[in-house]
Amino acid sequence: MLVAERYRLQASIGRGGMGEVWQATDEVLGRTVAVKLLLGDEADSASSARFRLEAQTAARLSHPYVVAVFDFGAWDDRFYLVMELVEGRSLAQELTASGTLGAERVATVAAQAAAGLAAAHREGIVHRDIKPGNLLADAQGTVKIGDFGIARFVDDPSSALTTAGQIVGTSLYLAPERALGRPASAASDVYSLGCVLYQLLTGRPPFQAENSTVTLHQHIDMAPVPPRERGAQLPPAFENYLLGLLAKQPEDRPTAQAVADWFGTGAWQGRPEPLPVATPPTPTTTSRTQQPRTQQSRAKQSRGQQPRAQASYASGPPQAGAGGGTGAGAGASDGAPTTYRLPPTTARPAGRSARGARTAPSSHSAHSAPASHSARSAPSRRARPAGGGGTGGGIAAAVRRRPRVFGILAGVVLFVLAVLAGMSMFSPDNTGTENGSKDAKPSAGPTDGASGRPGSDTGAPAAGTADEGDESDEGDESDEDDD
Ligand SMILES: Nc1ncnc2c1ncn2[C@@H]1O[C@H](COP(=O)(O)OP(=O)(O)OP(=O)(O)O)[C@@H](O)[C@H]1O
Repeated sequence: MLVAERYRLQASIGRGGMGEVWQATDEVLGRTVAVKLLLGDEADSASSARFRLEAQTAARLSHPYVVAVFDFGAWDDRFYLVMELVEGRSLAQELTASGTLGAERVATVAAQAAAGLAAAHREGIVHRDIKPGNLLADAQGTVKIGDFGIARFVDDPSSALTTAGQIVGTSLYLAPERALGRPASAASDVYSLGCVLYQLLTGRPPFQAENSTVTLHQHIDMAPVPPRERGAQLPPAFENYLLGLLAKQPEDRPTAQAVADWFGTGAWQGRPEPLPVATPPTPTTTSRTQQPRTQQSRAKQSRGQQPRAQASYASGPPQAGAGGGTGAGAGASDGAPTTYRLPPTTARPAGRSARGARTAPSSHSAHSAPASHSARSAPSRRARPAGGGGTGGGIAAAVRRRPRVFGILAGVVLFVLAVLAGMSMFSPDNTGTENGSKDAKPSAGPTDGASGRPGSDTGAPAAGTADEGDESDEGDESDEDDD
């Protein structure tokens, strides 16, 4: 059969709800193409014009993940669409063959299909009928989206196609807003893609009831069962993201481009982000307390929040700083963590917070100086006795312990020394020595005088006589001193 005097139909590829697809040869250009003959019995001028419009829209799309549209028209009261022939099979056929697909393959499908959708959405084109049968995989496994523009045409009751009036495709992939009768949007395509991915992973779409009405209700108000609870083997990150595509509210779903990026960059594997490079352990607590602050500051810096973030952080963890000695120790070394101790009033408004952060160390120094000092001086106090160890050190320590007692003793010693000095200077013996032996006889006792010891010259009586005139008392005092 020669369609439109140009496309020779050679073999039927398959038949769907909208028509029959043939492998054909474009005899003008001499290439193999796919020709889709749409079902319909009244290709009147009005519907023909609308079909042309949709086909033109689809033809505008040129993207590696979108089936290219070459031509369209009406022939023998039927619409036809000429497209790029994808030599492979649809994902519907892949599913029939293998039941489910692995996570990696599904992630590839997601990235490519979403990229194709994003290209269409940028052109303002909504597919409206994303389903496994419309995702074609070529010999290399590359996914291409087919039937762009067709769904909208077929979905229009006035297009006079025999399938018009029915829901295009099935209810299995229909977004909630569409089930509620609202117009299709780019987000509706994303939802449908989510349903397809879910089915590829689990072998069944998220909602599949005994009839399409119940299925539509499930789309509207039932949460999907997480794929892993249905036996799908996939990383949790993949599952979480996929459930995001199935959000009930269109605005809660990611865009097609975001989906393409997320899967394209391998985020679906859920690998943890690389940890910060480990820093070597430091001898003091300073680095430990300062490091998180530095990292946080950097992160917030990159978000352009540096000033306010620093201020709020500075006043944020005062409890941590006040709780232990680590804060004080840290402050002693570089002052950075001192911000922990700043009172709330030191957290300055955004415009001044940087300054506040800079002044923090000095504030801290003032606050922490006593603590730091005690920390340093405590060991030195202990070191003195340990290192000194001598008698002098012991006396000094004793003096520090009993200053009043030692003050009195020192006074007594000085007094006695003064008395002794006076006695030696004014004693009769000395006078006799100087003036003659005659004066010496009546005073000193014969024994002491005979001994000639300086100690006996102390001769308290002499002194006593000179000062007090009470000999016995002086004698007593002299004895006490000797004791
Ligand atoms: N451009 C193409 N190249 C190769 N095969 C195609 C092409 N377009 C469609 N097919 C295949 O033709 C068959 C029929 O496709 P068709 O689009 O008519 O049906 P469907 O998408 O499965 O269902 P429906 O028409 O109800 O959406 C499918 O097996 C599909 O893979």
